[in-house]
Amino acid sequence: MMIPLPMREIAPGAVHVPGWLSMDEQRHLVQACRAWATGPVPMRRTRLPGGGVMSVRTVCVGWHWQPYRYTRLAHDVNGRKVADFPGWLADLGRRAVAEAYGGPADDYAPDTALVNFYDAEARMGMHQDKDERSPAPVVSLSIGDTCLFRFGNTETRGKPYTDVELASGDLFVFGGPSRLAYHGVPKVHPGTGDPATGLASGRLNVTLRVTGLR
Ligand SMILES: O=C(O)CCC(=O)C(=O)O
Ligand SMILES: [Fe+2]
Repeated sequence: MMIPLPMREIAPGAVHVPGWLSMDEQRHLVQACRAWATGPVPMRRTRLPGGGVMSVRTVCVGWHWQPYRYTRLAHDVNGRKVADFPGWLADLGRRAVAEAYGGPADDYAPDTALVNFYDAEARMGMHQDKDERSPAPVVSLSIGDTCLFRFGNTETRGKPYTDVELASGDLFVFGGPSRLAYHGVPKVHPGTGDPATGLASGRLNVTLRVTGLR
């Protein structure tokens, strides 16, 4: 018997599925992220064009993101080509979209993943994920410390928004009318993750996206 997971529609097209990843899947993702963090392009804090530096540490898979475009080569890090996007991660993305939207997602073909690591002080300001040319949904997977995730509207960085706690194993999918909604991470709650994931501290977030590039 399949026991349905509780899920909540935060906005049209934006769905939170708590506890979606099993502990084994979380462990596997942590291992994969640890390997990607070491190269070919190492995890680093992204420099912003205005001179600032992001507080999260990021490594990309499939396509490299730097503000505000995708490239195959990490020109702003070491010039190398990022790791290939693995088939198992695309499969996971399809399962995620199918689960969140309650229907098949066989045509969902993510080709980039942004892996973000948050220490206790890291934050992410309100922004839109708008450097992709495809309107396909973004799949977000969280592991480790719980965070406060703020999911807003498509017009402004401010209200109205909904505050959601994203815990280890949670899935969040945003697409359709919410694809370009502003969102951010105002706070991480240190010490709330289970070290059994392989992550002793901090928070890992992996977003799968379709760049629409080739
Ligand atoms: O860490 C999160 O939950 C969100 C990450 C995010 O918005 C992004 O990488 O664009
Ligand atoms: Fe984002």
